[in-house]
Amino acid sequence: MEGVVTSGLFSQLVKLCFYLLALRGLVVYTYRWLISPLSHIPGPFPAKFSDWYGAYYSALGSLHLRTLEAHERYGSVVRIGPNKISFNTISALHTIYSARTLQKTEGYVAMLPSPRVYNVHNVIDKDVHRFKRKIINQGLSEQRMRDFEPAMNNQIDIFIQNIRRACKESEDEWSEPINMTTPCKYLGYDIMGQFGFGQSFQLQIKPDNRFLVESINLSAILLGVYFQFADLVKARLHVVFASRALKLRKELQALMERIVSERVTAEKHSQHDLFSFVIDAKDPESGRGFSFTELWAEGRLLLIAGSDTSSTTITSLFFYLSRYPECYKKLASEIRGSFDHASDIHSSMQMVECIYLRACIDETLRMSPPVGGTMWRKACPGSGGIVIDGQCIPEGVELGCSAYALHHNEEYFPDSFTFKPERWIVSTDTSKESVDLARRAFAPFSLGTRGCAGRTMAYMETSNVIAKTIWYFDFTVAGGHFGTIGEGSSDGPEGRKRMKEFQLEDHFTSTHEGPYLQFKLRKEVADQLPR
Ligand code: HEM
Repeated sequence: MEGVVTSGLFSQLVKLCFYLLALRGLVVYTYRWLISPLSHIPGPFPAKFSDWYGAYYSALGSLHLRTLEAHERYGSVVRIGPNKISFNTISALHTIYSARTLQKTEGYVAMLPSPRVYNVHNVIDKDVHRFKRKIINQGLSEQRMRDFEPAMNNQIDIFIQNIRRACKESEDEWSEPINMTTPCKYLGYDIMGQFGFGQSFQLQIKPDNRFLVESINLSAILLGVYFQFADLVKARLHVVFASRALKLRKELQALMERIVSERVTAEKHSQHDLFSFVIDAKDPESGRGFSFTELWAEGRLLLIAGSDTSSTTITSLFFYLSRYPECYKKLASEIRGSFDHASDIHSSMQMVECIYLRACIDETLRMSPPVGGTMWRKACPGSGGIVIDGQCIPEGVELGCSAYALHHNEEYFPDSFTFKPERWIVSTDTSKESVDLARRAFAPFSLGTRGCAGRTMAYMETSNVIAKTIWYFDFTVAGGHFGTIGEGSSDGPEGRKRMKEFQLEDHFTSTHEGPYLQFKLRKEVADQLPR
């Protein structure tokens, strides 16, 4: 009898909880839809109710496409979450990312690898950021990059050797198809291992550490979801849904600890790496340097920030050159006419004069920005909000611009889905005004004090890899099914139908597959190959 009463009471309680939750949902969602100060801003209907919208499309890798679509449909100001506004104008871009009264959002804190371990990218506090950034800027300065360049070029030579090995002996035959995503990723991580800790991960030469690529890809997917919906971290979804990511993260942690401890025991200045510099670097004002934990947090960040992004740029550029033969021809003629020998291919006046190469890199960063999503900001507490393009944005609301959406805004980039390096070069067909306009709307590295610290390195790496590859090889799209991997498809989902666009999955940084290319060694330069 007592049991029957207890179970009756229990089911009543469950019902009550259910009704209370439903009522709370009704109140919250009605408020967000009809009463919120953002309710007048148009946008995709489900996005008004919950950040599940952003989290879902981020997990699918298509939030950049949904953001562009929303701007095309609703205009330059779009509500893309209950508390998130995306802008798509040059004026908004410059106001948001240079405003002193805006700061990064809680989504960045959700990216912490361990509690309270901040790095220069995810730290919100402006004073702490200023201190970290001053030191990192010195570590990534042009002079430091020049010192590091020979070590970078050694890694690029391994990349070239690996393609050479895939080539056939006969001059007339193409190599087997190579999925360019893979060697470009291995190269990116090997360079960043060398740069951060003085030793490459050796992904290019042996399989032992290649789990690192999957580990970082899975982490990026998870972090992308949390970046859009920071409260999900509390639900610890990763414990349920991402057991493989967590397992690989442990392996990565062990690998990094080994590399860091080997670096610590080696002579401090034995390498031109970030460690050798940062270990002694001090903030000129406060005299403070990095603690060991901070150094570790920065090294881990740079591994992700510097490798995935540059390798996506290089892979995308291979894709576009293989799809636009006239651009490929022009670039090959510039590179093969600018240098006398492979050993001349590094940062130099000759490289600076390769303006078509630079235009190809910029056009790739425009078409397929490796960080294409919206970098959320919000007004600092007590600032009273901010006005952007005539819209009053109250404190607490997240706002930003998506590089992918801006880069495909037809007002700034006519025929925006066509790869046209010429749009970056003033000529009889391209006015100075249109190049200036394009420059102001171009934001692959974001802007302002929180803009990318590694631009110099990214351009150096991309230029050297592409110039050396074109110096040594001819390449073409693989035949058959392989040749289609990486491109859009007419029967693909919305936003993925454009065949000549390299398909990126945007999860904060991006993942991708392909393009599959086939190579032939140019016999006239074969004797210059590094041994
Ligand atoms: C093509 C390659 C690259 C692209 C497209 C890129 C893009 C970006 C973007 C968009 C941001 C701003 C992120 C935000 O607001 O949350 C950023 C920040 C950052 N990037 Fe890059 N990046 C590239 C390469 C690199 C490299 C090679 C390094 C270092 C070796 C690097 C280091 C950083 C750092 C440290 C930050 C944080 C800056 C701060 O908050 O003060 N990046 N990058």
